[in-house]
Amino acid sequence: MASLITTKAMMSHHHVLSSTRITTLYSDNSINDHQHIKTKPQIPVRLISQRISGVTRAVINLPAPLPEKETVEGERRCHVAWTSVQQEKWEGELTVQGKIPTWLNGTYLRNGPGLWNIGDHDFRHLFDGYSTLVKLQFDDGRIFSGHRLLESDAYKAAKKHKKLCYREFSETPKPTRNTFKNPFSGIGEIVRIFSGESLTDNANTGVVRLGDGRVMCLTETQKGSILVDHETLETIGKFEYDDGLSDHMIQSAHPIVTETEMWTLIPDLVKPGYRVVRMEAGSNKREVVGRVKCRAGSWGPGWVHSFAVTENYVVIPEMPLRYSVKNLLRAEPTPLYKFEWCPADGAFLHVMSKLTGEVVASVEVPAYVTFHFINAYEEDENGEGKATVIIADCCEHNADTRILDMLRLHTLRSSHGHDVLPDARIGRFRIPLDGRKYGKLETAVEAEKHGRAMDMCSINPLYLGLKYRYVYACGAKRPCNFPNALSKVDIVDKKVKNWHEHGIIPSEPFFVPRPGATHEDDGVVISIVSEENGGSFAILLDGSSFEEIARAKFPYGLPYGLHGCWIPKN
Ligand SMILES: CC1=C(/C=C/C(C)=C/C=C/C(C)=C/C=C/C=C(C)/C=C/C=O)C(C)(C)CCC1
Ligand SMILES: [Fe+2]
Repeated sequence: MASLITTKAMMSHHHVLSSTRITTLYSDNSINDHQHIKTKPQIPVRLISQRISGVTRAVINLPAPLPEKETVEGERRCHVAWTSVQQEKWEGELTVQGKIPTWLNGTYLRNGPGLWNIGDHDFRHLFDGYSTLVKLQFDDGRIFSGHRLLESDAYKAAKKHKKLCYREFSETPKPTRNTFKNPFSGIGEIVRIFSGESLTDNANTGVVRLGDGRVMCLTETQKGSILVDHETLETIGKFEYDDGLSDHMIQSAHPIVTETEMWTLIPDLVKPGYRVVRMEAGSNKREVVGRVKCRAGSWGPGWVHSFAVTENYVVIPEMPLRYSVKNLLRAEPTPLYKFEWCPADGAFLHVMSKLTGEVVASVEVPAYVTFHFINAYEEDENGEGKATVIIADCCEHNADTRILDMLRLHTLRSSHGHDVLPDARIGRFRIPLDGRKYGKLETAVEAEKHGRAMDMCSINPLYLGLKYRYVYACGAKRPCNFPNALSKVDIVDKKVKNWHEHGIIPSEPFFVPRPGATHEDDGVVISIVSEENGGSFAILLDGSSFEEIARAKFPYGLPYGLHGCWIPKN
């Protein structure tokens, strides 16, 4: 270990990574075998070491690393949010400024793409990156933290062969020489796509704690359902579904999970529609509750990244942004990647009874683009004890698909500070349950109040499927090319509180309710923030005042991440 440590007089402190632990060497030559990071006034230390190609390289306290092969000047100084993690894993204690509430004991786990290059190949899109887990373990006012790359088959193969081996969101492995020679290889590739064989299991999108305590990382391929240990961040293995439903290789990336069950959607690319499935806590077997046939039958099903539930119903979106079999087969991405935009064929929402699987409403609505549903609930407008309408709220991109291409890494890296982020809002759907053909889509709160950005949302989980009031999400302080603020939106009084600091990129604000709370916003909001100067920190805001309670700086810069979950301490 000692031989790996590079010593330079002017270094403030150094970290060296081995395959099992990290050592920190301080300028006073004290060595810290982490569980504890010694806190000193921190010069943002950019970099620790790299063990990605199998060789540990100690690279210490250099300026921000240059993304390989990128030539645009702006990209060379790109924000740490869009810079690959420089080491496979790290663990240590963070120094807390402020006071962590004594009731906050448990682990916040965040998933997201954190490594966007393999060998000499740079990925194109934010969603292509290999899954990187970050934990914040709150223990009696202290925070023990760490990150680790998920050992998916896609990542392991890429590391071994130093090249992309599976189809990612926008990236396709280069054909081998044999493939060029073989006239039937095209057919073979179609089979490999439709059997799911060539698709990635890079579960980089979300992470959930199932009712039985197992912790699962997810993406939109079913094989990308992977169990992890939330303490060590080790990959346990594939979540093996035991139900014969895995032939349909795609799933929603956002199952809805409670202590007793999990709901999700399985799109059908062949006979366009969605299976609505439910899995009991403790089981690996999903049961099909019902099936919805797409209304625009001549196309692939609408893309379902997420969906919503109420107490009694599942709300199934059928967006005009549809899966395209043609684009799935292409090697080079189209501007809409695996999807196509078909507004002329209508936009729809379907409502299924959780109990019977019956589709009780199917309405046409104005065109929309959403990735994230916020919440939904039933409303009894006539006070007759029967729901007459369903309200479903989502982060809606004004039916504008440009957001997908905005999330290309080149754009994110080269347009920091430019006001190029397309507008978004909280879209509120009203779905009548009386057989009417049309639903409504309104703006819930004037979008200017949250800087016309709106995505990566959470609510108090105790209000899932119920009438609720507060949305926590990423908003913006313009000018920006990406949501750069945290916003608390009161959708009843239509007021917004924003939290922002210059140059930051915060990830999804995650709400944790205080045990025993009687107010919806009594709790804390956790986010991990990437800074313009190459650093990063965890921030805790009060759920009610939306004021900072505490922050804890990482000794290096973490990239942007997507979704998280909370695992209470036993
Ligand atoms: C790998 C394949 C696919 C993968 C799809 C994936 C990984 C989809 C991930 C979607 C995510 C992370 C959406 C997040 C949206 C966030 C937004 C809009 C934030 C905005 C900020 O303002 C398929 C495409 C399923 C095809 C097969 C192969
Ligand atoms: Fe998502």
